[in-house]
Amino acid sequence: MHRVLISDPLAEEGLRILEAAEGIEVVNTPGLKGDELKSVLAECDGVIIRSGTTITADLLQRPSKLRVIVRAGAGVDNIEVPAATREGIVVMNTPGGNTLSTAEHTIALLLALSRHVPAADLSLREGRWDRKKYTGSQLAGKTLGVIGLGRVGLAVAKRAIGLEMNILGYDPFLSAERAAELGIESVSDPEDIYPRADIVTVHVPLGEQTKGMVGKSQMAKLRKGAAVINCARGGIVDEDALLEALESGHLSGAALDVYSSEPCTDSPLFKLPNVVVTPHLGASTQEAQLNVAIEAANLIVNYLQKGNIRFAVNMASLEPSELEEARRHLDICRRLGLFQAQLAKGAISKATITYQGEAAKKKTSLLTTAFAMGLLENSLEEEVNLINARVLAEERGITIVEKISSEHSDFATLVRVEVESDQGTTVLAATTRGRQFVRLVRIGSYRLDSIMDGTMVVYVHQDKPGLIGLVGTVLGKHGVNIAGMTVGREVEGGEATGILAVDGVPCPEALQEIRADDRISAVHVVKLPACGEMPPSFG
Ligand SMILES: NC(=O)C1=CN([C@@H]2O[C@H](COP(=O)(O)OP(=O)(O)OC[C@H]3O[C@@H](n4cnc5c(N)ncnc54)[C@H](O)[C@@H]3O)[C@@H](O)[C@H]2O)C=CC1
Ligand SMILES: O=C(O)C(=O)COP(=O)(O)O
Repeated sequence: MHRVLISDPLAEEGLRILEAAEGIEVVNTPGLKGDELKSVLAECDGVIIRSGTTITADLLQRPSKLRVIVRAGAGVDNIEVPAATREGIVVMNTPGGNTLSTAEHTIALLLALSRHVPAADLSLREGRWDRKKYTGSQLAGKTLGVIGLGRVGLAVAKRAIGLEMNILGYDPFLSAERAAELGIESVSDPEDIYPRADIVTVHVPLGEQTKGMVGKSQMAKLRKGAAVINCARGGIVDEDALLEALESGHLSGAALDVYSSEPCTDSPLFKLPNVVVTPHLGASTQEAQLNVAIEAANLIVNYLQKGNIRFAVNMASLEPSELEEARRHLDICRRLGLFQAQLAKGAISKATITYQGEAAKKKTSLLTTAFAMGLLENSLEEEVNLINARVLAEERGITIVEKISSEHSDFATLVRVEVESDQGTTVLAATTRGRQFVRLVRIGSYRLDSIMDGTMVVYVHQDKPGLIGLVGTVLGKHGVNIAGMTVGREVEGGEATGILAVDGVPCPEALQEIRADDRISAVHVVKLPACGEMPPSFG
């Protein structure tokens, strides 16, 4: 049974999906905080949050069963994503589901601000007929500066174009050509927006680079009488600088939906009549909540039931069809990692992984992570998976280098790994034939062909008659059945390497007996999962 905590209010439709899902138990207790949240979280496999829950590194500390965090919404700034990654916890969000509602809310604030709607409303309710005082400004013909032209930013721009505004935009990931097609004049430096805009609205995620990006110096560059809107995240617009610019009269107004600390019910900004505020309502529509709840529920169910990952923010995203395509190669790379971990001697410092042929056309960064996963998974206490394997390797001082080779090889697909340790270098290469079988085609300088499956005895011996028989006889004597055999050599009469697929794990005495023959220079037992056996995250 997988337990899923709902730690913020989630639409009924999402809860129903979770309750109907096989093997899922729902813990619907929004509002937990501190130690209580920590202890409940530790007993849950997954959690669905909105902006009301902050997931800190402390909450993720092991021991905990937590494997997946789903943000029913867009922003993940309330999650310490690097800490989740370190613990192998996948973080997913539901981008898109609340885009239109958030864009509409931005437009609502834009109109409310330009026509003083909240203040005029209050004044009339208080018995005043103040028509002159609330004279506003028309939006048509004005310039709206949009910082961040992703989903919400573009939806805002499109609606503002409908209001006959001129749009000046900045986003490092939107080309000037595409912007022009959409009727947006784009600038290559956000600083160019401020002197030209009547109103600036931000739609970027909160992060190191965007925190305070509309600060004192940007406000100073704004024209006198300009206004600022923040419907993205508190802290992107510096609240102290905003207060100063409003109090000095440099800015004519501001509209805020989000605050640097939430919930926020007391702020000097709330005392200013030219500031329009809402309590983080951007995504609070029935439609947006329905979308994000259904999506979040499906994401968590599919992950816990089938290992499917979509919209992950801490892993290369992979559609189910792409995952299906990549599975065989993920399997090759993980098996190479597992094999290397058992073969390499000494402390590993570097691994170079080279992709050739079909492998080079896959999502190689993910394949490299699968290799790192194999390399570490049997030697660490903690769970090693496709989320945290690279971070864990880095923490252990293992540099992983990825290369693509365009050289022609004898194989349609080939993955080669070279592992360097303080005691030498080990090279392996593998390919795949058919849907299930991963084949090792190289150890060091030896070419061979061995299925990477189950328990294998790998040995290096002088290329002389009788030695293969000797190993077989010793294993037979100790009750170990040989299921398959392959031998590779460089030159006749030199050294050769043999791999025996065996039905049981040879006892230490058997290995001792083989090692005792001085014509055999090395013997290793390598244990791999059975053919086709893959971790859930491989889909
Ligand atoms: N008030 C509310 O209830 C809601 C607020 N949001 C906030 O809005 C943000 C944006 O949401 P989406 O548009 O869905 O995300 P998105 O990922 O589609 O768009 C973000 C855009 O910001 C751009 N960007 C990143 N750094 C930038 C920088 N330094 N300068 C300029 N552009 C930069 C990115 O290239 C991207 O195009 C979310 O991260 C969230 O914090 C989202 C939904 C509801
Ligand atoms: O999706 C987002 O980023 C939001 O800010 C929406 O927040 P909420 O889920 O309404 O608490």
